[in-house]
Amino acid sequence: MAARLNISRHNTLSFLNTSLTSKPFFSRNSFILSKKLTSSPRRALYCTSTLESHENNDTFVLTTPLYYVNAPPHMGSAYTTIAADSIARFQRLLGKKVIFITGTDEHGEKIATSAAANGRNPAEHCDLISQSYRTLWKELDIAYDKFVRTTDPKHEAIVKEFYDRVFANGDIYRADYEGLYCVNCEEYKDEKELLENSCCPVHQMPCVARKEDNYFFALSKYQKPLEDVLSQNPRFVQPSYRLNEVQTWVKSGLRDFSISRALVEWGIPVPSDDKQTIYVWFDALLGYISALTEDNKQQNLDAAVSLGWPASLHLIGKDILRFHAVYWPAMLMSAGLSLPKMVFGHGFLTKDGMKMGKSLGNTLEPFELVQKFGPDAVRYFFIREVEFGNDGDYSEDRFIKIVNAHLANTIGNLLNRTLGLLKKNCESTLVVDSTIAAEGVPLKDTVEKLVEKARTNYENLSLSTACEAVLEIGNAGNSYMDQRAPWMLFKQGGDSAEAAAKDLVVILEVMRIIAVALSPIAPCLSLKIYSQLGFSVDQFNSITWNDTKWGELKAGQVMEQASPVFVRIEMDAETDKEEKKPNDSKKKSKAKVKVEQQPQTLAEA
Ligand SMILES: Nc1ncnc2c1ncn2[C@@H]1O[C@H](COP(=O)(O)OP(=O)(O)OP(=O)(O)O)[C@@H](O)[C@H]1O
Ligand SMILES: [Zn+2]
Repeated sequence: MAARLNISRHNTLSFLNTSLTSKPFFSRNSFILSKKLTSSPRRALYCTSTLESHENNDTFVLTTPLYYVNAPPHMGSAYTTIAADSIARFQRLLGKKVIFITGTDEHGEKIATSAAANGRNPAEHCDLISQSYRTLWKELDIAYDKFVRTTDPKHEAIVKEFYDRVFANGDIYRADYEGLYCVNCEEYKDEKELLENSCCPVHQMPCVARKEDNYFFALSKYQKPLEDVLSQNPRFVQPSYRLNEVQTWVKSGLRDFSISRALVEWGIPVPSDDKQTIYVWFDALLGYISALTEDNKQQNLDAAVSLGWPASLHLIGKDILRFHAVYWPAMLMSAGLSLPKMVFGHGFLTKDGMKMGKSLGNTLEPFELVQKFGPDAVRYFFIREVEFGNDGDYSEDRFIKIVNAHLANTIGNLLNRTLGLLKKNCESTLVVDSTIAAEGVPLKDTVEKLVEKARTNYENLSLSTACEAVLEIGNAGNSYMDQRAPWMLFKQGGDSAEAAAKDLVVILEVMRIIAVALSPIAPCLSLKIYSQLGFSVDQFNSITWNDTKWGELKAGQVMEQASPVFVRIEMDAETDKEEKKPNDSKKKSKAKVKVEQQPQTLAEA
């Protein structure tokens, strides 16, 4: 079907401002803003500095997408949120004041349809589904600071105020629109981006032809400013290959987009026309700002902005890159607000090569995963296994293999063995300061280098490589244990036994550093390690990245009784056999958690 994409302006409307370039850009702040079209974009306004240059600023504001409540969360929604939480925890370790924003996007056609299909009114439906996101975040140890709902009246007030500003700036006009619409994307599509039979490439469903009389945002006016932002701030969109994508879109020519819907009742009414509602994306993006408002305080745009805007980082999936890297910056410029510093578009968790998503229904159930394997395993696996930015596929076999090898063996077993030897030979007490124990020990330098590698990679959002660096510390600790064989040295007695006691201090200090460096990804596991090393919960809660420095463990510190910090997952042999029966189409999980103490080697026992 040939799609016609056609915008025809209603020129008779009195508010229409067609001479876009000749009028002041924005009346309230015209001195700064009127310069935007005549000179090159001002850095102060368009500043999109890198995460590094933001380091001096002691506030770090990051956001996940506001998830659409057409269905409960799945592993894809959890993936972005886990990554965001890991970044937030890392930034807190650096001593930043972090505002970590997440929430739910609750307006639009798809929500109304989904509520009706479930026999609920939209408000009830939103309450229920929004709550399921909060519950999952709790289960996954997500420590967000703000949870925003776009049906909250304070959000609505801010959307209206923002709309009025953009309108006052002459960037909103009314026109007819005709095109192909994907209800699942809630977006009109260009025919050239669609698959055969006008199918949406993300949702694999045909788009429908629609014609509407809508309000439009004059995106085309921001063509040059956006091109400048992208070329002058190459880290505005990350990873770099996504920047290329965005630059290609922008270069191909920006077209105004409709920001209201005449046919959708479940939305925020257009301020000047209650027969239309504001387009769900125009509304939802503003959740990043309305989230900053404080209850019981004056709630307007300027007040919200003063509490933390611009965001340091929008973490999103690549499916919604265009909204965040093209529409959103243009909307912000129109309203005279600063741009976020970085938009990072990560890849998809896929199933059979297709994006896992609510609309396709091919999702992986995160509640089930977390109940079975615990939050640390789930968080660790997805961060470690999927290179941040690229797509990644899930398989249970791989999941079990990775978390067992890394968390149970490399980390858990090393701690367990060392504490076992310390109990047997030193009454669970450290005989010497860790700084003294490490004199002349090259492992200390290795650990310091790996800690630095982890830090740089966390900072650059290379989360998988940061995990890898922490694991390398664990591997180095294991090699040290094997080379030194302290259990043999204890048997020899005298100076050898003394050296062995020092070796255990060295390894436990390594474990402590691992706990700090891994705490953004596996906070619960890190706390368990810290506790077994004889620290209190309060002490753990006040750690900073500085605590990755060698030397915190002191002589006389008494260790706790060893118990597995990560319980090995075993394949259930019976279920495994069942699994292999032909015609057994209902695949069940084969894994069970085996609660057993990690074995020491015979020689150590
Ligand atoms: N398969 C996935 N892999 C990685 N992230 C995902 C995945 N699915 C969703 N997300 C995250 O959720 C965001 C989209 O949120 P949304 O609530 O629209 O979920 P969705 O499942 O993609 O919905 P739908 O299938 O209806 O398009 C993405 O930008 C990304 O942050
Ligand atoms: Zn779609």
